[in-house]
Amino acid sequence: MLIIGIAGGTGGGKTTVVNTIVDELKHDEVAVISQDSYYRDTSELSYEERTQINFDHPQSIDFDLLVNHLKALKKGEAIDQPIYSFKEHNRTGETILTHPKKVMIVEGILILTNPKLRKMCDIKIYVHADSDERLIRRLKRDMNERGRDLDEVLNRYQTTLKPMHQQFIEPTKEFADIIIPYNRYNTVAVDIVQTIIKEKLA
Ligand SMILES: Nc1ncnc2c1ncn2[C@@H]1O[C@H](COP(=O)(O)OP(=O)(O)O)[C@@H](O)[C@H]1O
Ligand SMILES: O=c1ccn([C@@H]2O[C@H](COP(=O)(O)O)[C@@H](O)[C@H]2O)c(=O)[nH]1
Repeated sequence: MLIIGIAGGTGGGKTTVVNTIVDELKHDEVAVISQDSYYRDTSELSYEERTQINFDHPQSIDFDLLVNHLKALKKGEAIDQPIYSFKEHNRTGETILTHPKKVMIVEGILILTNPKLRKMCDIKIYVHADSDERLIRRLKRDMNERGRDLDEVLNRYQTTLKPMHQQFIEPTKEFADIIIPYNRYNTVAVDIVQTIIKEKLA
């Protein structure tokens, strides 16, 4: 099994890069584990209380469960990946059965902050885009797809997103084997990653 970790700031283009890689591989060769699925269950809190959580801090993620799930997949076992709702800021209570595949992609803003997870990744990738570009993309996406308004996104950006990015996410660039500049759609870099994966699979 080849484990590929893809990190980078919110709005950087991780999901877009992952989708492009997955599209090129056969369905039975690849599966994706999203860090978002491993936000801690906070059902004991009200919706209002959940909106106050700092979702850009490493402690918001249940890394123990994520690492255990990856270990199980490596042993050939299927896992129940939790499903997360950004609209509710919580797990839905449902899971998706995820089978081990030759290529497992783990993607999320904080995945390279965790030493155990870093150790498990065969290839570590950081998708980089400038912060103004990321903020614009995040604004559009969160308003169109995640039920947020302008004030919510900008307030979260100033209070948690930007400081957490500077403190925890950006520094993980140094752990990356490959840094993909993604201010524009970088098909050349993604092609190179696809070639590396195909060579490893051959
Ligand atoms: N290079 C790009 N140029 C313009 N828009 C992009 C680019 N990459 C991604 N996007 C858009 O920006 C938004 C955030 O991208 P996404 O891949 O979800 O980022 P991430 O997973 O890193 O948060 C999405 O709506 C996506 O379609
Ligand atoms: O309940 C939640 C959980 C997370 N977020 C924000 O999502 C991004 C991470 O997702 P990307 O797809 O990588 O952008 C993170 O910056 C959190 O602030 C949220 O808004 N609500």
